[in-house]
Amino acid sequence: MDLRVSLTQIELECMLVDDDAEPKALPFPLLEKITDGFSDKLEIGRGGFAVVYKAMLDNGIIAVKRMSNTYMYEKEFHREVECLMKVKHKNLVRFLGYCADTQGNMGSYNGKMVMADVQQRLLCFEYLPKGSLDDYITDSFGEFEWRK
Ligand SMILES: Nc1ncnc2c1ncn2[C@@H]1O[C@H](COP(=O)(O)OP(=O)(O)OP(=O)(O)O)[C@@H](O)[C@H]1O
Repeated sequence: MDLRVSLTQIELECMLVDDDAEPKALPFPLLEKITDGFSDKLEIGRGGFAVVYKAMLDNGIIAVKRMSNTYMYEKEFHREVECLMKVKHKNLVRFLGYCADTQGNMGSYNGKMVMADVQQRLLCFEYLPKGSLDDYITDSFGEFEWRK
């Protein structure tokens, strides 16, 4: 079993072209780098609990989903990673890996210096370039005639 907890950009690029590669733990600084510091310019969408960014690799693009309110949804995040690690299907977006970093940051709180944990929780997927399915079934792409 591979016990390393992080991998490099080159290893991530190799994973992208190897369909058999298993999802991996990804280091936060790598995800920060390939999203240009989670740049607004690379934002591709937002869900209820996360912002999704395009991330540029030398051999392709991936989608990085950065969760907000990480403390509130810690259990859900664990469950989601656990499920995503188990599923693999041609009709499902490929899960590439996750990041669950916590770093202690010293700062002032009520006049005292305290150490606060800053959590980062992210999920990485293959990038789907054609937008949301929702757009195809609801707007100008043409409405379907639903059978009753
Ligand atoms: N792998 C991806 N490739 C390309 N775009 C993506 C990808 N994943 C998400 N997006 C874009 O980001 C938007 C938000 O994604 P997210 O998964 O957070 O949304 P959601 O499923 O609508 O939200 P929630 O998780 O709250 O139900 C999507 O509507 C889509 O436009």
